[in-house]
Amino acid sequence: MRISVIGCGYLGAVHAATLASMGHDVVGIDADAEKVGHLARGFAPFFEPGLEELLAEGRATGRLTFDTDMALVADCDVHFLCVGTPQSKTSELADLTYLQAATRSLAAHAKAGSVVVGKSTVPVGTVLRVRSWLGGTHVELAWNPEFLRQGTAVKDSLVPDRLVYGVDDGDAAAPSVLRALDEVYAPLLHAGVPQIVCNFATAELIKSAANAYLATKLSYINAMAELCDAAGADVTQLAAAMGLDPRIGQRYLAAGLGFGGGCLPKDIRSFRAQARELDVDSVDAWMGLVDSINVGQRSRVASIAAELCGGSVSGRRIAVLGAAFKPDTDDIRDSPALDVALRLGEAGAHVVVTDPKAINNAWMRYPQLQFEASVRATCEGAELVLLLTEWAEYRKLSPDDLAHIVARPVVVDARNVLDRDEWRGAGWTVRGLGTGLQVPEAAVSR
Ligand SMILES: NC(=O)C1=CN([C@@H]2O[C@H](COP(=O)(O)OP(=O)(O)OC[C@H]3O[C@@H](n4cnc5c(N)ncnc54)[C@H](O)[C@@H]3O)[C@@H](O)[C@H]2O)C=CC1
Ligand SMILES: O=C(O)[C@H]1O[C@H](OP(=O)(O)OP(=O)(O)OC[C@H]2O[C@@H](n3ccc(=O)[nH]c3=O)[C@H](O)[C@@H]2O)[C@H](O)[C@@H](O)[C@@H]1O
Repeated sequence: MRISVIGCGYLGAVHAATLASMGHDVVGIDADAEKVGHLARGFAPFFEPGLEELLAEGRATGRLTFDTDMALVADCDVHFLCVGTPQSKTSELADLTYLQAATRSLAAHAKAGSVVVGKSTVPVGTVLRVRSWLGGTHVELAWNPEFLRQGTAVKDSLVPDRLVYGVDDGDAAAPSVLRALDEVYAPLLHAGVPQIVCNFATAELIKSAANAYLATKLSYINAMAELCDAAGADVTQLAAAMGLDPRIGQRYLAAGLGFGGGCLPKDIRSFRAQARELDVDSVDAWMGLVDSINVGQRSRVASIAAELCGGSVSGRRIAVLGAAFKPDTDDIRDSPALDVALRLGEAGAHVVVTDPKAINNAWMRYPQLQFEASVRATCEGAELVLLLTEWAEYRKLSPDDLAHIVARPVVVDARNVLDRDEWRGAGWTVRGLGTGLQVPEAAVSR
């Protein structure tokens, strides 16, 4: 099939590359000429494991091209809308202006009978607005939300947990829309990936509800972490034991600094705003609590840092390990790690940050912070080390080696991933989140 993908960011570039790997002819369209330039030369404009290999393969077979010119979608049978829907700058609502502009521009070129498929995450009711933006164009419409995670986006796209097709059940064209989507995803359906066919509103809500549930699980375990700290219990053991019940499950129960990124935070706020518009107070209140617990984790870590510095971080050298919002990505959108680093910097600390992949993005956005490429340079002379993003290399650090570099061997393991006994054995004071550990008075710097 000939397919276009409009918007080639973290979602669209991966979607385009995986569709080409399934044998389709794909043209990726993006408004950002620099990004398109990278992609067209076979380079990923951001770090995503496995993406560059797929881009190279698509380039070699000639099945994958990228351009800024929307006119190139004219002969495509299916168009995927993958542009951003960030949080509005003035409210909790999703900003749909990119989606509107992309849809209008697509409408001017899409051929009659082609199928426009939305993938961006949108508030319920948006599909009807997209239809109006398409104007009188004789195209069909479907909504096919995406559930991939950054860091494992290629695998998640090639082996998804499910495919959701939102279609207009009252429309006579629905069967042909479903046939088109089945053809796009034929290899996945053949491999047994479950498929859910539903109406537009359900498809939109499935996506929002899934992200809201993940966020709920994370804020729940972080609230338990606070309780564990207050009661002298250990949240990692609590989560492991809870997760052995298959009705609960182990995943998304890692307590710590909480969630960030370009999706969960803005999606729960948008969900909240939708609930308010629809007069569903329970969801409004629920999402508000999930959000405030999550943001509260960031101030908790900043307070713990101050506590370990004797009440104030002012003038203290603090090493921060991690800038990306999670490991295996260079994405710093709403990064909990950078949020904490900025809070400490604003409180007068001399903050030095490192990250295996995200330093460039972070430095361009926050030039007021100091960045170093190596853990060694970051930790040299530090009075406090904060592990804020749990990259594999940070989990494997040698506490013995690091103890010789820092000024004071005190670490806040805000992701609860270090081997506490090993670090304590090497002379470190280790403070986790919800690990119930009391910090010895002697470790507090006055
Ligand atoms: N990043 C992720 O892991 C996932 C994202 N999503 C959803 O997918 C959507 C996109 O997210 P990301 O890829 O992360 O955002 P992004 O910001 O990385 O990418 C969006 C891209 O759209 C382009 N764009 C904006 N306006 C355009 C226009 N008029 N014409 C052509 N291109 C245009 C931008 O230049 C940018 O490259 C959002 O709704 C997000 O919630 C859904 C599942 C996973
Ligand atoms: O809509 C989206 O864009 C995507 O949002 C999330 O994916 P993503 O943001 O890439 O990352 P996650 O792996 O879900 O992690 C989100 C945040 O939660 C944190 N997290 C995750 C798991 C955990 O146990 N504890 C925890 O604090 C991570 O550090 C990270 O900051 C969802 O997992 C995807 O299914 C969804 O498609």
